[in-house]
Amino acid sequence: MSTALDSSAVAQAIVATHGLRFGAITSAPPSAPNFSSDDPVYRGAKRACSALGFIEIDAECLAHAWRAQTQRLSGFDATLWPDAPEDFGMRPFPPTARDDAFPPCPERLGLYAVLPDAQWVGRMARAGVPTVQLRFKSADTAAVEREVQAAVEAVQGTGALLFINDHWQVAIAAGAYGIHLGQEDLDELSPEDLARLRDSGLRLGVSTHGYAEMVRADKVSPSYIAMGAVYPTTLKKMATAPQGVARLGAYARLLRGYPQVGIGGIDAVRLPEVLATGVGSVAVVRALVAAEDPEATAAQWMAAIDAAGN
Ligand SMILES: Cc1ncc(COP(=O)(O)OP(=O)(O)O)c(N)n1
Ligand SMILES: Cc1ncsc1CCOP(=O)(O)O
Ligand SMILES: [Mg+2]
Repeated sequence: MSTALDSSAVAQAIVATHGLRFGAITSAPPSAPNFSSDDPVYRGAKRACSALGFIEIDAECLAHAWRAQTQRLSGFDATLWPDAPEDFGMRPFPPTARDDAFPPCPERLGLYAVLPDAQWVGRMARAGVPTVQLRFKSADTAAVEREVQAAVEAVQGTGALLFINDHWQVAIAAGAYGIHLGQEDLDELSPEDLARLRDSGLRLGVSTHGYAEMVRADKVSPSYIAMGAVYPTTLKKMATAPQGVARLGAYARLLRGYPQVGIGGIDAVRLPEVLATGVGSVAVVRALVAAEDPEATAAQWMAAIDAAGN
């Protein structure tokens, strides 16, 4: 079916249908930098997705998904933005049914406080925040071990689920609930490390910043997938532009088999539109640690998340 299509018409149709939503330009550029297939749907979609502002690896990933969707449905439909895991080459959902899946965590992790030290972890856990992360950036092994152990002790009796950022071996030794790793952290894991992580029984959360990274994250069948940065953030130097809520919504539909976390620049004003994407969790740093009254702010955010049904 797709061989009868003209790639320019495909590109125009996708941009005309989705341009406004993604807040990008209204007509497709004449060409995209690289094509890996002659398929006209792939080529048209790659041009369109580039025009819509997706970076090269994500435009490539999406273009293949548009082609796969067109083949699966025996026809091109510009209104159907790809969101079927199989069209992205992902293994069948739900990921939890896979033999190699990391242990599950709640589908809705709710307010997720990402915190600089164990004292903050204890403070937010006692305030009733359901999910907390120790993001302690230090190369001092003894200090990391102390802080992780203190964080594990700080959440005891509170019911908060504690993820440790980066320091996965220390987290396993200390008996944390889970670990959070970014793409670069995954790059550093050998197959043996990954097996050890899996065997530990700890949950694994993985950061993503677009389609290609979501496909890559899905290969390890983590317990949750974080998506960001949704908005600009001063907390971390990001390699990619802020994703915005339109993309977050599209990502959330693709990853509906996973617990999902939105992160990056989320504040009280933006919270409702983030929740409207359907993500089950919002992760924040500054909204809590820079708040005048972090406990009261946490209570307001938890109420807003509950009220939205997320
Ligand atoms: C919930 C959550 N999402 C994303 C991140 C970022 O992780 P990473 O990309 O590894 O960057 P660092 O936090 O290690 O600087 C996170 N920590 N938590
Ligand atoms: C750690 C991290 N990873 C992606 S954005 C971010 C920081 C989020 O901080 P803030 O909520 O203050 O923007
Ligand atoms: Mg990291």
